[in-house]
Amino acid sequence: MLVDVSNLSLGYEKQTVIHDISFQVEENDFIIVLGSNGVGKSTLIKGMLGLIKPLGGSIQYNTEKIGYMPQETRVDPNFPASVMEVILSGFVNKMGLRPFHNKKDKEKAYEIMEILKITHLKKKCFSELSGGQRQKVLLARSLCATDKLLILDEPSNNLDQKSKSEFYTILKHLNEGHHISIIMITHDIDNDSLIGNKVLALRTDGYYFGKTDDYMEADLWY
Ligand SMILES: Nc1ncnc2c1ncn2[C@@H]1O[C@H](COP(=O)(O)OP(=O)(O)OP(=O)(O)O)[C@@H](O)[C@H]1O
Repeated sequence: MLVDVSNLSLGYEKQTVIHDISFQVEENDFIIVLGSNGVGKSTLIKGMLGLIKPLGGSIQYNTEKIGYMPQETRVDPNFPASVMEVILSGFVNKMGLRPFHNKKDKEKAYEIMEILKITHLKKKCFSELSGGQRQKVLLARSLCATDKLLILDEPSNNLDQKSKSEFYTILKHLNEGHHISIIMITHDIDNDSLIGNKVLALRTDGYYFGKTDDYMEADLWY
């Protein structure tokens, strides 16, 4: 097991948002986190990343290698970083006192770019890319931190249908071909987005956690 979330409650000074939820992330899991706006999806991720302290319960990790891809933020058109630079910035936490990226980081960045088929973009300026290309570069950046567990916050927001399905195909490949476990938040509740083997559906009055097939069969749309 990679992560064991047990009786977890999370929230803020005046409000408990997540009430007593338990779920496990196993190796090779691809968990889709669903729920309407404001139900607490981002709060859950903040809790899992250790950015807010649990009000109750616990989260136990059996890996330190967690890659995180945040919700898309507006990109400053004047930000002059190349694709390669943006990807390499994913290694910053691992650099310690080294002032420059070493050969190993660069080789790994190339390897990731090959997997995501974005090597041809490496010298392009990040701010000039299309939305779909940007998401792939940010995914590549988060992969610098992990080959075990990726957490993605609404990665398909603002993508057109074609870029979205291309992005989902890449995630499936990372999960099935490279054995990276994935937790993906989405608020698209169409069938297309239920691409993982499990669903965690949050509601204000409860939650569902289990196999995607069971979720769909039981018509448990949250
Ligand atoms: N920093 C904060 N301080 C206080 N309350 C917060 C904070 N961040 C979020 N909340 C509240 O917690 C609740 C859950 O918010 P959260 O962002 O986790 O929901 P969400 O499901 O991710 O929503 P969305 O789909 O809109 O991103 C909301 O009522 C929100 O107002």
